[in-house]
Amino acid sequence: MASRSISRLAQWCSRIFMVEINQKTEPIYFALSSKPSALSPELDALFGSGKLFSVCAQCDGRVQSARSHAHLKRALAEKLPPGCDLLDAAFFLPDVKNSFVRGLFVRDNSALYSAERVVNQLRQNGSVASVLAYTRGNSGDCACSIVSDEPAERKRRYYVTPVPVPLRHPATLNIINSDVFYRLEDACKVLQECNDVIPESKAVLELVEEQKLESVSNHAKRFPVIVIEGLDATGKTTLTCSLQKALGAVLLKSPPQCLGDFRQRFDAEPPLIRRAFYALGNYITAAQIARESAHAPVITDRYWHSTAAYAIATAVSGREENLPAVGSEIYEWPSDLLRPSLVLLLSVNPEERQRRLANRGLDKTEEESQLEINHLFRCKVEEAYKRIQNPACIIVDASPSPDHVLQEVLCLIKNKCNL
Ligand SMILES: Nc1ncnc2c1ncn2[C@@H]1O[C@H](COP(=O)(O)OP(=O)(O)OP(=O)(O)O)[C@@H](O)[C@H]1O
Ligand SMILES: Nc1ccn([C@H]2C[C@H](O)[C@@H](COP(=O)(O)O)O2)c(=O)n1
Repeated sequence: MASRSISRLAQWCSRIFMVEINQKTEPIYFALSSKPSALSPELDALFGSGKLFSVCAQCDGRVQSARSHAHLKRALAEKLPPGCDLLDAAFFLPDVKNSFVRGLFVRDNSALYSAERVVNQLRQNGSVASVLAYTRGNSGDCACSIVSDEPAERKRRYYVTPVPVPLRHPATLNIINSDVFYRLEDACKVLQECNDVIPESKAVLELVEEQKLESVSNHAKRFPVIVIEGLDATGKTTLTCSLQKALGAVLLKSPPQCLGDFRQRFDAEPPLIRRAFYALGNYITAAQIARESAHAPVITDRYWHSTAAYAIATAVSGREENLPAVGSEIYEWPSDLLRPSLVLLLSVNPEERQRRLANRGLDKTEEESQLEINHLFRCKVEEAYKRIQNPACIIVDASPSPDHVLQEVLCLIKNKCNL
């Protein structure tokens, strides 16, 4: 028993812990060490005077782990009593790709300190794989032990030690093939792994198969393919409809219409599954582009820039500076996805965008609401759009009137695509 205890805690000791109080403040970093150490002011504030636990739902398989984490977060948010805080946490090895594991911290200042009971219930029903409990020492240190039914496991102690902020934001370690996909087969694999738990995955994969996607990357385009990108309510629908008429073009969308019935289902899933779904949508749209561009110019409302920019901005918490650096491989276009002739990014100032959203008065998706309340997220999405390469996007000021924007875009298309 004792050796199992040592190895389980030792596994955690090799990792750095990142705790986020909220997206606006800097995350707090620490490691576990065998020697007691004085806490930094940030750690001191994190541990406060209540009880603290870190929980992690990681299990075998990435699909199951992603879904278990989402389930655990929902269950804790529902069951924890008033006075408890639920904080996003992650555990990682600095600069080691795919070492980033999501977890949560529970800070308990409730009247009866009942978070432990809730966490234990979830541990016993198998929703939590690991629970660590933190105890303040009298000499300004903080000890950590495993919460377990086995006395030998509970006995082993490690100590919280402050560590420097890593150079790269830890979430960037896992983006490739977890948040952004660069090959059709990698996105397909995720949905294949979901077959048992999300029956709709099979139908989506069948639609992908039907499009005979192998031929897409080799397809010689005859007419230009123009992609219109931008945050919600920047005028994509308005402009793409006008362009369709003005150019006698075919108008396509990503995700394509045939995935419409599945979108809500996959939007409710964790990022791994949700982003793989949107990635597959791009490949289906690519097949449609390949067919249609043989006969007429093609205008596409959203494509890979949207999929990558939203995924990166969601994965990387906090400020714009946390995004992968300019020139990172993360911003490279997938080698097997049809490249458009021109990508235009519509950009409007935040006040104008708010005005348009308010005038439109439609139901907002969760992500749209997040854009409204989360200025940081909006900046990150727009910055990620701008960092994507091969093809990079051209920014269009979409704040003027619809006709003005249309004329400017027609001018750009004429110059860049000879249309
Ligand atoms: N150039 C413009 N000037 C003023 N209002 C505009 C302009 N373009 C679009 N709008 C208005 O802004 C609102 C959002 O436009 P639209 O639906 O075209 O944006 P969108 O980018 O397609 O949004 P979403 O991605 O959320 O579907 C609409 O009410 C539309 O009439
Ligand atoms: N090609 C695409 C299109 C859309 N998405 C995601 C990104 C946002 O979460 C949301 C925005 O779509 P809208 O509300 O404008 O229909 O959908 C994507 O990932 N890839």
